[in-house]
Amino acid sequence: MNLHGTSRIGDNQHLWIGGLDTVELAKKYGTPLYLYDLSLIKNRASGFKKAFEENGVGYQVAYASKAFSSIAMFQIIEQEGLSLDVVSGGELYTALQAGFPPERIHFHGNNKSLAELEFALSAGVGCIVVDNFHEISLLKMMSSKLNKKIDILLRLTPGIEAHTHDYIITGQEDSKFGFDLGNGQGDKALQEVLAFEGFRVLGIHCHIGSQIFETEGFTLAIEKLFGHFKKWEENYSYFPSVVNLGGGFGIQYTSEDTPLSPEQYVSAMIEEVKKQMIHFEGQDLPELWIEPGRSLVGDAGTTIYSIGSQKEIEGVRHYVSIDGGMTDNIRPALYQAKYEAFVANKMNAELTQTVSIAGKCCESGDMLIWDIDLPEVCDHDFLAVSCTGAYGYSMASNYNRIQRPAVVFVENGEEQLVVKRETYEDLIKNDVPLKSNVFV
Ligand SMILES: Cc1ncc(COP(=O)(O)O)c(C=O)c1O
Ligand SMILES: N[C@@H](CCCC[NH3+])C(=O)O
Repeated sequence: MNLHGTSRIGDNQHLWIGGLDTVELAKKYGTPLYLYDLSLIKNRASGFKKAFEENGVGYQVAYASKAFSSIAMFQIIEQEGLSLDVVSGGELYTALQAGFPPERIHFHGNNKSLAELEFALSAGVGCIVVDNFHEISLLKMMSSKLNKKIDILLRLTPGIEAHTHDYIITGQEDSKFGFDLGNGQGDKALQEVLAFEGFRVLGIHCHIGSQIFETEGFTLAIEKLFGHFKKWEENYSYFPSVVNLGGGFGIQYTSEDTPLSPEQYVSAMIEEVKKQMIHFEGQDLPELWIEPGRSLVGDAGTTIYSIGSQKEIEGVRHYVSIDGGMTDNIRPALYQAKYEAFVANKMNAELTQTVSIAGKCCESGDMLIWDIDLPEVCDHDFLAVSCTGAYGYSMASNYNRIQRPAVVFVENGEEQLVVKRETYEDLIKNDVPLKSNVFV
């Protein structure tokens, strides 16, 4: 049994998180319920920051808010002194509503609309991470119109792709994101942005993948990037003052996963950058930025469900259904993602059966966990699925008109509801009934 952060088994055999009984929280707020262990998030945040500070390197740690965004979440990120990566007008709007300082917001996206770019610039975001030539044209137009210099990073695809445990070095990167270095797009983009006086080209961005357990992919990417910077220095007298190496640091969903600590990932990156800098005499070490999403919130999240119906097919499978599923966690259906789960009110009970956890959607693929050992369960029990904090709530849907769950933050025996459970009224609030005499 892997217990993360402040998760503990209480004297009453219940799962406790943040000093609170998760069974009591489930009864109070209803299920499915997302719980976030704030101390774990804060520990990770300071782990990332510490590694930069101990090495005396200028940095920004930007939370990749796609992992889980809400006003309260952004307030925590602000308090922790992190920056924020947003990829849409909606994420930006939420951040601004949370009072997040716009100058610490980085605006991403492979198809930012004109309206989104206008919104970002009028809000005064720290920088735009430019993804493609279309966006360069839009930004040029806007810089001229507003008579304003725009701070940008160029998103590059270095031709290294991480597949969790191994790295593929691809010739020409087949990706919808960024400017490819291998086929000359990166050089062309740099020339174009340097030639336009309305841009301040702060540096570059690259993101090689997600749920990465080793440092090799990052160091390979750094080696490739800095190899290219040598060409840029010689050909265009340009050297970046910011190198953003993206996110992707892994977490332990199950015992098969073996992530490193924030310090280990960051130290390896810094070491490689310093190694590369010997080729750049007279240049200052660039600021290093990273964008962790999953590793800040993933294992801090636990979803509590109520157990409902069961179906036993002799010699085939025993299904245990819960009151949520793919609508609050699409990852098992989408990526065959694996999770661990416990019966939150029977934490020390003997595991006597192998069951599969089914969601409540009208969809055979709505299975949360295949083949997990559990004690005997009944419809008064609560299932706790751990490590659901990243890309769970943020990818939730209303399929089958199921309401999205509530989210509660816990820490040191205190709790706060930070996202209300949706109501039936919420589900129809954008519906417009037919006018009379139309479509008849
Ligand atoms: C550009 C960018 N930055 C950061 C992240 C965050 O990744 P992760 O949640 O794996 O840390 C992602 C998602 O993969 C991304 O696309
Ligand atoms: N949503 C994905 C990761 C994609 C991250 C964004 N580039 C997941 O749940 O693992």
